Amino acid sequence: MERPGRLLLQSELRVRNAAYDVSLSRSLLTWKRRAASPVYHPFRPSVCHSVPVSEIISVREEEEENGSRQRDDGSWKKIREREGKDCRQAFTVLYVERCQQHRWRCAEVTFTCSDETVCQHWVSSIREQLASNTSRPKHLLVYINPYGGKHQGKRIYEQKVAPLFTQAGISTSVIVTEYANHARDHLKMEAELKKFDGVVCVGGDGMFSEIIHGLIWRTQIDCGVDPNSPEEALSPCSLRIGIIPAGSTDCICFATVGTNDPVTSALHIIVGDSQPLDVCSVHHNNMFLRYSVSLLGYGFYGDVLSDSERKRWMGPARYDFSGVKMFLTHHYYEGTVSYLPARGIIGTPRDATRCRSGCVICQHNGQLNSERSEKYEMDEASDSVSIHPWLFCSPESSGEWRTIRGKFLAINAASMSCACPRSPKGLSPAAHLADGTTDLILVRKCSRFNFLRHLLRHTSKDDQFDLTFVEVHRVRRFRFMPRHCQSDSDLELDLHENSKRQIFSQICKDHPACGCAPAYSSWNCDGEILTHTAIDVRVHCQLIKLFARGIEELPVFEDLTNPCAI
Ligand SMILES: CCCCCCCCCCCCC/C=C/[C@@H](O)[C@H](CO)NC(=O)CCCCCCCCCCCCCCC
Ligand SMILES: Nc1ncnc2c1ncn2[C@@H]1O[C@H](COP(=O)(O)OP(=O)(O)OP(=O)(O)O)[C@@H](O)[C@H]1O
Ligand SMILES: [Ca+2]
Repeated sequence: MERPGRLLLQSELRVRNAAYDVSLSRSLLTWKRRAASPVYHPFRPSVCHSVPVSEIISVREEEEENGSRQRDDGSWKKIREREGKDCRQAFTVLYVERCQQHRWRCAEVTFTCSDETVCQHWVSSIREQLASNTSRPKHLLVYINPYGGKHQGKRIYEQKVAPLFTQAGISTSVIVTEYANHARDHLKMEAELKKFDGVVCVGGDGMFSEIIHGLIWRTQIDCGVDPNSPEEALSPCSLRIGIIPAGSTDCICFATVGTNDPVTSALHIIVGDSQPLDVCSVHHNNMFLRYSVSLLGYGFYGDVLSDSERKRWMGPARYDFSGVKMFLTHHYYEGTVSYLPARGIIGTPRDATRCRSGCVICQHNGQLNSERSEKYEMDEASDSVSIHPWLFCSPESSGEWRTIRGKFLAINAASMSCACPRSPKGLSPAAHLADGTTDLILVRKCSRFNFLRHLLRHTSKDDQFDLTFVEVHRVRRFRFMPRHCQSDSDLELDLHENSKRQIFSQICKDHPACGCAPAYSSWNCDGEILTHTAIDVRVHCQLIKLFARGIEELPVFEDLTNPCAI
């Protein structure tokens, strides 16, 4: 919490019939009960409160009429009897209150005073402070997917979010989508973006994906950048995006806010939070396919998604159904993964530290050198990987590409933790939201029992990477080539690397003609199925920004900078 700084206002006001010393600085609103007993009393309600001005939602004057007071919004409130007879003027401050599990709520406190001028002075001073905060949005473009998740998007927005936006003085232009990609195409071609301070999507990860595709595309066109080229440095989007969760997984909201709660998200939008986010571009043969911010998954997660799309009628439960089915099916896939390890970074995918609000690693775009990162790079270099000649073609290959061939149950790239209610720590718990890297997780062919051990560890404290058949690399770019797409010369290379006898017995055992394993899976790209399997993925550091602040660390000790604690 910030230090109070120079006081702008200080008065004696009343809260629920008790006298309080109330003060306002540029950073804090504080109210402290007067003449409180110096003796500590465990059951006495807290006598000192302090709210950062940045977390005040709004202030409203309570107007007195016939013994009752009328609110600015027209609703009536009987407060006269509750307050002292002399207290004729009142104003109410609405502010953010933290609840359990990273949830935010809108709390309010009503101050009364005998002098009308004092009251008005307080209201105008607080309003001035709020208006001077330029990071708060005033006009928002809202897209609602009425069919996401449990089909509650419209109701959630109208009942829980719109009233808060109105209270905070935010005007909105609302579009309820009529078909898939409506929001994307509207953003690409029609939306008058200059009129807005941000875009809000009400829906799940698929709806968010539509929004970023529209916004990133539009930004590149406006900036004269070719969005199709895999080598272009993309221009960052200036408009922030807010996510009101109303989907089935809500992983992007969960991993950036810590909860998938619509009111919490609305409050992060109102206070004007900003959280940059990495975006991966996915190409096939130099042709743009899609962007990804959370999970790119081939094998298990690709198959779960393909299977679950046919069961949309089941709602969010379709993922669990298809998850169990694909676990039992136990398909594995052959292919070549090559990657460009992230160099000169602090942080590894096996760190115990987590990307949290104000993350230092993300503030430096992941570009901090440390002994630890050097050590990790050395460990990486000693891994048993080969370097493939066709991969030395990129302008980024100042570091060297590494190649791994094998049989995989899953190939996952997590650009963020992918924390969600199914796995509160996520697919890659130490991944960063905005460090310019993605964590490439390779789960090699193993028994069902071992794969179950790996999956189960997503739901416990145990390390899901601490298994012989799982490896994880922090990378800036990677490519995947399924075996059936490899050129003849590549396949010949396989023959040289292994003894002929081994290879032929293997082909006979694994070939699709034998009916025991399909040749290829498909990629799950943030919940959408990609049309190609051979892909080239590149991370674009901090390409977009959200109305979020990252997951807040839960307070452990009393904050000594809090004026109430001094
Ligand atoms: C035994 C319990 C193990 C639980 C393991 C849970 C790990 C869950 C990890 C979830 C990671 C989600 C990543 C987010 C991806 C989003 O961009 C995307 C779009 O919304 N969602 C999905 O693709 C939706 C993907 C949904 C995946 C659900 C997978 C469910 C696996 C269930 C396996 C059960 C085995 C039971 C054996 C008896
Ligand atoms: N009006 C509409 N009619 C049909 N589909 C739509 C409409 N608007 C958006 N969509 C599409 O619906 C798909 C799913 O939406 P959404 O992401 O909101 O929910 P979900 O799939 O249940 O949740 P999650 O992506 O979190 O798993 C998106 O891919 C989006 O393109
Ligand atoms: Ca990242």
